Amino acid sequence: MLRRCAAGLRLAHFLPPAILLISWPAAWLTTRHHELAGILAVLPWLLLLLGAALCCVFQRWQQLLLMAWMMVLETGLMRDVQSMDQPFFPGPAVIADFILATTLWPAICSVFALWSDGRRLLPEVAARALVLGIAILGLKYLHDHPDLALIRQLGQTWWPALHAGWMRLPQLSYPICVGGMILLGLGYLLEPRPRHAVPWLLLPFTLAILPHVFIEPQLLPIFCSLALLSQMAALVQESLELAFRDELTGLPSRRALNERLRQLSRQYCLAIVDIDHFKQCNDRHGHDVGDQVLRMVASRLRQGSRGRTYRQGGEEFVIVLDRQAPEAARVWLEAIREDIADYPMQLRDMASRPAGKHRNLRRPGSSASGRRSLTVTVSIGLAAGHRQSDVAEVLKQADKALYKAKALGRNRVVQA
Ligand SMILES: Nc1nc2c(ncn2[C@@H]2O[C@H](COP(=O)(O)OP(=O)(O)OP(=O)(O)O)[C@@H](O)[C@H]2O)c(=O)[nH]1
Repeated sequence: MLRRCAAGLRLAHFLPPAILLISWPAAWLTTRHHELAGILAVLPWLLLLLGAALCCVFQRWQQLLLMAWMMVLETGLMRDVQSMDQPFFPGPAVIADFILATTLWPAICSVFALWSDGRRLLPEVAARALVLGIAILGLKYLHDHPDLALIRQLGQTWWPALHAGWMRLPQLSYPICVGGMILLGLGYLLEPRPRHAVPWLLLPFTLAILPHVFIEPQLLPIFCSLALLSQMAALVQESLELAFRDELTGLPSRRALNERLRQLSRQYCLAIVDIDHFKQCNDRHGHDVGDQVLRMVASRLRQGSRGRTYRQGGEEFVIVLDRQAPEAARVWLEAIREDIADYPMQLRDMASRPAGKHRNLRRPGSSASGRRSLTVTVSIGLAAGHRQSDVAEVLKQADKALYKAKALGRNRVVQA
């Protein structure tokens, strides 16, 4: 389980938002030029419009509401900061806004990011909009009628021993932020998607930036703009992954393979890997077990990879070995074939479990561990090429070699 989670963890999900968020000092320096400073007032709104358009195109309502939530906070705090006569003497309304913003921000940010999309669109959007509406109305009410007792409660230092000097926000913000990061981290490990990675990075960055906004108000629109851009980057990245990544195995899909094949030029090898008797496996053990087998083979191919593995479709994978001689490729493919054949795959005993919503319960009499093991073999066809123009022909040769491997009894590598 842990290994599967670690395999799902991808630097590419964290890199774009990390670069964007880290670049805030550079963006802040540019606002020192008066001509550019004016742009800041409208930039977050323009980005929100662009983000909203992208969310509508990709039908990502929860990201849209998350962006709206960022904008609400930015607008509210900016209004507060601009309404103050002196930066160091905020009134009770401003203090109420700030304390609520710093505690509610990480909480709502985590809830929205983890609230997975359901099938019924309208109730889903309505429920999220309701949560957001209640938060906004609560903020507005407390801004208009600051409740000093509540402000004191939320803003007090509950655990003085744990309050370090660098903590400039109300103490409650920190455990909420850490809790949100833990939940988002778990959410990411269970379902590695950029939309979990972005808020995970946003939370600590926001907490680091917020204490400085009363002295440097421009930080608010800058940070909000960068946060909106990170959300948009995640949106585009997720859509690209949908198009270029196979959801079941996590491997790049056939579309990505076609792109890669167009870039091959010098010496290369193409190997087609096909699971043996996969139809029988599906018929005997069920489609769920078939999917488990596909994921296991994909993970063995990826882990032992000297090249890049793609899921071509069904139970077929293609490995692109760029700049590799066929002799070396063959040795490595033999090793991977043996590795798969020797792998004792543990199956959850689906057959001994009740169907429907009780499928996670064990039937009386089934084994305590509820596990069986299964061995899987693959056949591999290998072909080598030297020119881009040969790619289609090399792929055809690899396919022929694969059929030969099947005809010779399967569980073997045949070179064209
Ligand atoms: N579980 C599962 N099965 C799939 C998936 N995609 C394709 N299949 C099944 O894969 C099987 C492919 O079987 P065949 O192409 O007949 O070949 P085979 O049984 O593997 O036999 P040989 O290739 O001759 O060893 C079909 O039964 C498909 O339904 C998938 O994503 N999940």
